[in-house]
Amino acid sequence: MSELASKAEKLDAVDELAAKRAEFVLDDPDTAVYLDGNSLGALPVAVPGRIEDVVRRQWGELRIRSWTEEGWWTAPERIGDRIAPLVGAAAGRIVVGDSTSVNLFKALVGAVRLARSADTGRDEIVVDATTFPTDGYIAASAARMTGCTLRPVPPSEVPGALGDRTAAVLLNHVDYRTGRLHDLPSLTAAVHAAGAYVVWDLCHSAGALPVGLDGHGVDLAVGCTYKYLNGGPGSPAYLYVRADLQDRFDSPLPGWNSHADPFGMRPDYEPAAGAPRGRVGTPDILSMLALEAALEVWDGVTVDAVRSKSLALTDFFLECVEAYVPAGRVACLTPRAHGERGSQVALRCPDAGDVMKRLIERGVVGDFRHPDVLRFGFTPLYIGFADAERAARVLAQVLAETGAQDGGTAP
Ligand SMILES: Cc1ncc(COP(=O)(O)O)c(C=O)c1O
Ligand SMILES: Nc1c(O)cccc1C(=O)C[C@H](N)C(=O)O
Repeated sequence: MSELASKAEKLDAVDELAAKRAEFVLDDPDTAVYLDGNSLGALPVAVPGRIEDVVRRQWGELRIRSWTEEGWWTAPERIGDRIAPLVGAAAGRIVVGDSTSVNLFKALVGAVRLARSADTGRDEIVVDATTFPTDGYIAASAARMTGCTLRPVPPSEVPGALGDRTAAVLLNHVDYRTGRLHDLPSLTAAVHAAGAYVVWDLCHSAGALPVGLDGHGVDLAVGCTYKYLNGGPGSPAYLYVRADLQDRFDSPLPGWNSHADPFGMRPDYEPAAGAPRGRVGTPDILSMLALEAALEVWDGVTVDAVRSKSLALTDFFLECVEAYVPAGRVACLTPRAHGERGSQVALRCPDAGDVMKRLIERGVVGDFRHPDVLRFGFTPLYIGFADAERAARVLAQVLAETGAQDGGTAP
């Protein structure tokens, strides 16, 4: 056994989260490693049985009664309360439903409306210039609809770009491509100092590291639940609105589910109080209740423990890559500093598409992002140190077989 393989064995032996792996459906660890939980989390074992019950009994037998008797109607807030501690929010701040893209729209237009209610001169939306595409597209549309101009700015330059015309700022907590963690506390404070409102996209941080929404005074936030929260393909996203902004939050999608009296079926709109104001239409119950079952894996787990293991895993993976892969063959895009790292490692190499294809054929599943990025996501609830060592070893084998040489420069 190599030195790194035996180090992995020792680290796995003292891993306090190791037992959690059994709560997921995964392949044989001797032949496969799943490092794509930052795109689609693995299936928790509790989910199929719950879905079976929801479909056969709740829908098949109770039918319409399940809206009340099985708590279907209140699922968006109830599941929001289950996610809340994972992102540092108190109960009553989060509602689950719709996609991340739709929630980005609600949050961003809502943020502009909040800013405008105090100062009509604010007519600029600042957006992370390196953002995941959907955020940029939605921000452009929100700007057109609200009569704002859109200003794409790299996150590190945001403080210098803010001014008395800034209405709202949309930022990613962790960059989907590089895995860079942005400084949520200081960027939130800078936006507030400029008198504007901030919306954070938590897709790549929720369930992987502490977020501290309430503690840092974040205005609005959105996130998906199919990555580190393991809710399943297309599972519903969530919307967070700070407690003292909830009664001023003016949703641009005021569907009947967000009405104060939805079953009054009234022609006039009166928004509900609290988190339900972020609802729109009928919740997608099957996906939502799959998510609720998936969240049970968090029972007894702290986000701090997940963060410690995540950093240890990504450190160890980088150590293995450095030991096994010839210098210069790949360049690491993910920052080394713990304070700037999410829960993935992104390696750049010119033939990344071909390399990832070969890795997947050998059971190491990460993903490829254009034009030249290999992404490896580390989900601490089900990935261990032996997985990290195996992935780096197979990566080195694949790279040895393929041609290109220069990975570029390190950050
Ligand atoms: C940062 C970020 N925002 C948004 C999304 C996706 O939004 P949606 O859930 O609407 O597809 C993703 C991933 O797909 C993402 O990585
Ligand atoms: N949401 C996805 C999907 O529906 C299909 C494939 C991938 C995804 C993703 O989540 C991509 C992911 N947000 C990324 O960081 O690239």
